[in-house]
Amino acid sequence: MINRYLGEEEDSESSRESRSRALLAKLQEQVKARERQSTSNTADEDDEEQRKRKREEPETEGVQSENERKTDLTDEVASSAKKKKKQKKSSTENESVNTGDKASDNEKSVEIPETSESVLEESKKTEESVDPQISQEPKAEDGSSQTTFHILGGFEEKTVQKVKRVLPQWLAQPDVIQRDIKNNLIPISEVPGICLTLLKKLEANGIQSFFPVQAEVIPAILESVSSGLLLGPGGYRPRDICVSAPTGSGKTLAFVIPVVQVLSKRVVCEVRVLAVLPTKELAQQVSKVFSTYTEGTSLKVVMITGQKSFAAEQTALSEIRGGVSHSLADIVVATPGRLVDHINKNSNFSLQHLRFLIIDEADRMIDGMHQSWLTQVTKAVYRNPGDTQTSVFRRILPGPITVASLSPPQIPLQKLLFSATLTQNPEKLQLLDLHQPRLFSSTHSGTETSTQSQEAFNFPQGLAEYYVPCTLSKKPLIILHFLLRLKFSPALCFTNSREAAHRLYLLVKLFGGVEVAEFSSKLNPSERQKTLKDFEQGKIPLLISTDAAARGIDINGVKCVINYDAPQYIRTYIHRVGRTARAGKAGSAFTFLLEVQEKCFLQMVRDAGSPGIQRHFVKPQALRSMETHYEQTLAELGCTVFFQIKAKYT
Ligand SMILES: Nc1ncnc2c1ncn2[C@@H]1O[C@H](COP(=O)(O)OP(=O)(O)OP(=O)(O)O)[C@@H](O)[C@H]1O
Repeated sequence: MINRYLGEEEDSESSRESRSRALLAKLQEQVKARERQSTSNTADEDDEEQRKRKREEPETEGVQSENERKTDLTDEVASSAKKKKKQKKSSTENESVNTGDKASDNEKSVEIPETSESVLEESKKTEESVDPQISQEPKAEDGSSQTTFHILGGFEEKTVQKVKRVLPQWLAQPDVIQRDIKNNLIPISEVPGICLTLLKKLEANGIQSFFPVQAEVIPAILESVSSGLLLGPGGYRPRDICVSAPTGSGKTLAFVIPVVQVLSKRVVCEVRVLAVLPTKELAQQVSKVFSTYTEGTSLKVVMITGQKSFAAEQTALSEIRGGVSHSLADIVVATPGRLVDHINKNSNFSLQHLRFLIIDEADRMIDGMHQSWLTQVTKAVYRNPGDTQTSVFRRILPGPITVASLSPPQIPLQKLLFSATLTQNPEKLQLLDLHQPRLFSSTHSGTETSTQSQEAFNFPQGLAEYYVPCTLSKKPLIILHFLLRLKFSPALCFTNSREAAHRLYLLVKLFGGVEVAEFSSKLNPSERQKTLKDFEQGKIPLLISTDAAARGIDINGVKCVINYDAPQYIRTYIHRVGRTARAGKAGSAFTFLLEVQEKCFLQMVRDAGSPGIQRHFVKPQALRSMETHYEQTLAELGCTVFFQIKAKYT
């Protein structure tokens, strides 16, 4: 029932009452008028009207508009109502003979809803027999609406069909990358297009064969620059490239090798490659790989991550010669924040010659798009200072391809995206404004997984996944059991917060018997670097970390990953466990689960396409011998924390 809007009067009790009375009086007046009218109408007039209508009907048949049909139906409803009313009237007349013709106003007002209901019922029947879409509102003979209420509902409950996910073709049918690294190694000399100098460098760095992702992606990037740096194939803009391959599958070399090969032919030093990464550690790692393969050439790699002062980075990026700024960098490796700072505050930092924009850990970078770093980069790339407006190779922000949009050839900007958990959400990918993207993926989502609500990813082939059922109080003991008894080291242990990492670090340190370090944003960049180095060199068998070390960090020889706190998101899980079983090697990942976490967590991992996570139960007897010492350590820890807090605040 929809209440009528009756103006903006005050909604007091008295005003509502007076409105009801006014409405009642109006309705009574209408009833009287209708009664008068119906008695004055003779039966002959009705017949005449019906005959007229019959004469008109054949003319309009077949060309009736929907409105006309509605009118006809309304007339039918009205006439049937009229007939009913006549019957009613005659019965009322009969009654009035018995009771005397002195029916009170109240009695008459009772008749109104009866009449309206019967009319509505009649109208409903009529509606059922015709198109249900034509909604009727019974009308009085004077054309005014008899009722202002619409009856809603009456729909039958239907089971809703599950919506099938439909992906754009480029996402649904990617170029497939083999997941099994060991059995799909391709000798480096068999991959076409790589120059002799680079082949020698690869060999010198112990690379004899390419991993599947490298064997697929390197030729694809080289092909897109087959016409040189300044033009795409056939003079057109080259396709952007997206790569989704498991952790540790060698994605870094897949972009470093072709980019270095292409730049080796450049004459003037300009920023032509920009690699953007989410953290300083990752930027440093990628910068190191670029430096390895540009060594001995004139190519310059500069890192801008905030590790050095802004002025020092400015000096590394450009110099003024003869009053003109000259770039000192060919390849810039940056974190988004510092990059935006240089675009806005460093007038000598130019991206006008940028050819490749590499976005590593792309899904994470999309999530960080609120920083609008990509918009700033795009603006900087297509910023045309006055003097280059006339240049043949001036850059214009590309729009849709039409005949009118044919423009002079210009340096194309090609985006290269890499991630182990690249999103398949087209809405998110749209933020990157990709040009005819080409996807290389080891997850073929176009088939069996396409209807799943959760995205599926690929896990490294050599990874063995386990979950360890435990209670909150036994978690630290199990870590100690793993390290001291089972000799699971080097082990990288993840907690969900800085505080948890610090607490566990203190506890293990106090317990003794194992060298331990912590890694989190609490440490400054140089401390973090040293910690990672010590861990990699085997000086520290247990590193307790927050998610700061979960993504991209390539630490050689991590045998075991321990999720001390279960990760909340599947992407976090995939990146954490991906710190082991890298480059085709074997590794194990253990996730500690409280009873309440088990069901949801195991479901999440299975849905993500995990080949299988096994139960690893630690028997209480196995921990018993450590319990007394553990209790003492806990008491000691209480004192240590107390003195630490006291020292901090005094
Ligand atoms: N062709 C190769 N032969 C031998 N080792 C390789 C080869 N390619 C890469 N590697 C090594 O494999 C390890 C993992 O490579 P990389 O860091 O590029 O993986 P990734 O796919 O980027 O991983 P993540 O997704 O975790 O960032 C590195 O230590 C690297 O040196």
